[in-house]
Amino acid sequence: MVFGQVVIGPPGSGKTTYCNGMSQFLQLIGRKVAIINLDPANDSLPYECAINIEDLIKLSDVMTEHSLGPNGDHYFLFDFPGQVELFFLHANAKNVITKLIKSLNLRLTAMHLVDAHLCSDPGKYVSALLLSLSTMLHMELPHINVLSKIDLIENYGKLAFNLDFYTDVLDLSYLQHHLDQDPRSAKYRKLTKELCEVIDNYSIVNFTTLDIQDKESVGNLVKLIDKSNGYIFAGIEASAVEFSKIAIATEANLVVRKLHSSLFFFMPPCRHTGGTWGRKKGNPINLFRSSTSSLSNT
Ligand SMILES: Nc1nc2c(ncn2[C@@H]2O[C@H](COP(=O)(O)OP(=O)(O)OP(=O)(O)O)[C@@H](O)[C@H]2O)c(=O)[nH]1
Repeated sequence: MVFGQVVIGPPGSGKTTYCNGMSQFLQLIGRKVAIINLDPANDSLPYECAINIEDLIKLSDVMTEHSLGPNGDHYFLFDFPGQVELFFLHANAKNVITKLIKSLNLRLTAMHLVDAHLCSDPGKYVSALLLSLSTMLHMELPHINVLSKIDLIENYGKLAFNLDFYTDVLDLSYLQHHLDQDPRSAKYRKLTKELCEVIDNYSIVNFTTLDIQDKESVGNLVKLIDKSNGYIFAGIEASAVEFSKIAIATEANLVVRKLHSSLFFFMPPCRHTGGTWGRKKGNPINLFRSSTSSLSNT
């Protein structure tokens, strides 16, 4: 069995950045990651990908050449284009994913990224809910909706409700009330009400939050993904190895050094190290790289 994620979401929601940060994180905890870029418009990739659609060669050829696939025991991250109709309407992307799942015995989770700034406007938030619901129903995969770039949420002004309201998709009638205050939304009142009822009736949409530069945030998300696609069950031994990699050492001081340098996601953010990785914009992955090398140097 091979595990992985299908990373989808509207343009600019952070898919490529997510694949970059997530792959660094997973490699640090000992998983062999292969990123598959399926977005032909991704002209400046921040990550090294195992397979790039731009090369226009068959997936099977690449897998043979690089010994990827089930026997290589890699973890796959599929970076898709941002055309949302591919994931809630058209059958093509789903057909490709289904074929890959069958032929490679994949266990995939759909990671649906939505920019958190949509919470700052009730109308946009309703659209994000509808998009998420339609995508969940269409994709038929284990699915996690993510409010990405949560670190920027405060830049868009005070939210009308607590963040929990948006992540847990609480009583949408409050949202309608809020929309009613805006004269521009008045003529859509009935439509909004009906749409909110559809979302309420399904009751399957919720969100988790992500700041791709925050190691704790990424670590929590990995735990959710591992539960959703069964990695934790198939990989119990592997997980034990992943965790023990960080803890096992013959000398006590080595253990302490390794813990400080790499065991970040079990611990609350540490004040003197800042508790985040790669805070510097444009360089979100280097801290993982340096952590890995500090591990191997010890
Ligand atoms: N502050 C912050 N910025 C982020 C985060 N994730 C992504 N970004 C920024 O958002 C912008 C868009 O990110 P991309 O990863 O290119 O988004 P994408 O979904 O792959 O975009 P398309 O390929 O156009 O669909 C970039 O400038 C990223 O640096 C985040 O968690 N926090």
